[in-house]
Amino acid sequence: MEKLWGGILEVLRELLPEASFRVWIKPLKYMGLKENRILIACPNQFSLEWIKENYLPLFREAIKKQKLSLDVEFLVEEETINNAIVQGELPYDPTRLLGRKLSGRFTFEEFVVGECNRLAYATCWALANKNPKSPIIYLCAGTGLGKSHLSQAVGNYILKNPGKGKICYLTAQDFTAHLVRALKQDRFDEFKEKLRKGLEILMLEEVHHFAGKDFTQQELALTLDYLYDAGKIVVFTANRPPQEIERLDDSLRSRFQAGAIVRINPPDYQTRINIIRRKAEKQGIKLKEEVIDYLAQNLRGDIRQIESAIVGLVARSSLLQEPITLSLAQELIQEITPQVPSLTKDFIIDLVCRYFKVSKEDLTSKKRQRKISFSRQVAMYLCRRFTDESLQAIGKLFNKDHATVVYAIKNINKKLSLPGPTKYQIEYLCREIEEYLQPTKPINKKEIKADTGQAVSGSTRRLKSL
Ligand SMILES: Nc1ncnc2c1ncn2[C@@H]1O[C@H](COP(=O)(O)OP(=O)(O)OP(=O)(O)O)[C@@H](O)[C@H]1O
Repeated sequence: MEKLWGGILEVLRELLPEASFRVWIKPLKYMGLKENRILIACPNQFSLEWIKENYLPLFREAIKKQKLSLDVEFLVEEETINNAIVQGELPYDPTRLLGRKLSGRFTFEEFVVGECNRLAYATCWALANKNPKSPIIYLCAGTGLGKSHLSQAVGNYILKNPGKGKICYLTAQDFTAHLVRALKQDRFDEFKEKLRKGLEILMLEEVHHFAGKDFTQQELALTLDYLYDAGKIVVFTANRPPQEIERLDDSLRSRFQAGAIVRINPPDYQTRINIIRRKAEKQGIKLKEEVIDYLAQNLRGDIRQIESAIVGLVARSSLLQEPITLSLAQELIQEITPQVPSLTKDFIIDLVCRYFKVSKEDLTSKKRQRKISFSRQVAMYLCRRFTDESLQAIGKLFNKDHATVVYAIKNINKKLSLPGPTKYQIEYLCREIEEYLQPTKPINKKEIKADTGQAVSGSTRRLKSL
């Protein structure tokens, strides 16, 4: 049957332009025959839809040319992994996995490491290799920054290595739904037993969704006690640190805080460059340096956006039968990031002044009072982290030299490495800026100030109530 696939590929190669064949057809995998259908695995949902929409008739023609009356069925590669589980072809024992299926894509090898995520990566790697400083980790980051990727990488790694312990992967919503179902069906003890007995690792995603669910929180706290006492690995993910989750019982909060709380920051320029290169390679294309640089300059937050930009570029280039040029990339970026505000140092200075209640004049003055000099250091740190300004240019903004900026950044990094109110304050400001960097939503009527009719941004509103 490999011959059949070879024959189909040959026909498709003749029918399609070389670039389209390389981008869309080459990554497909022949999975065998099922009844009267040829099963073909696509690397992702986007590729599946694209192929069905654009190339299905060509596939049928290519099959006909093999003198066979067969149809074709496309699957996403992850679905085929599931089929493989049934046929016992997986390199691990599927009975070890409870809860959600892990994505085969989310591995340590696929994760690009940079300054923004090095600590999270190293902590998860140590956890997977059973050599952790603490068996509990709380990964905390904004959307699309790699929390699920890293937590599932731990699970995938443990699953692929010999062992008997079970791996349970759930979101907070799954946990709540299972608990409610168990209670309704009078199978509460069974539920508890399943989560405790024989479990090697619990991966619990989006724990901020436990907010306000009192009974679920109590039950989870008891399960965690059991797992902590038994020295099991527990990986939590959330969009904010435990101390900022509202309506969370103190007992659960303290259990979340029991391990290493590690933040994943938005990718810096160099990491973005590396991610773009890696994702393009995965799509089988080599981007020009100027295109990579342009994408890295313009896609700063969510890594999902980087992924979708690359898939979009490949699709456009294939559809228009044009190479991927800078102007094609510019067109695409204009479309996918139409309303991203341009972050200026003014926004950062304004934010810091409002938050610490200092004036702009103070921030740029030579005054050395503790409150002012600390606010100035924070502003310098944020400018360095969220803008592309040089150290010298940042120094100039505050009437200081570049050595003072270096000192400020070092000092703030030191504070960020220690738990405590200062760390939380800085992290809060970082989140405000990340939120500001997200594409703006259409203005909601409620956000218009009644007295002036002026629009008030989310950030401004929150700062006013601080
Ligand atoms: N450092 C990285 N290297 C390679 N790919 C990455 C990296 N970080 C994130 N990604 C990719 O970005 C996408 C989003 O990542 P992920 O699902 O882990 O985000 P998340 O933080 O869990 O977001 P959310 O809170 O929205 O669920 C995934 O396809 C993932 O593979």
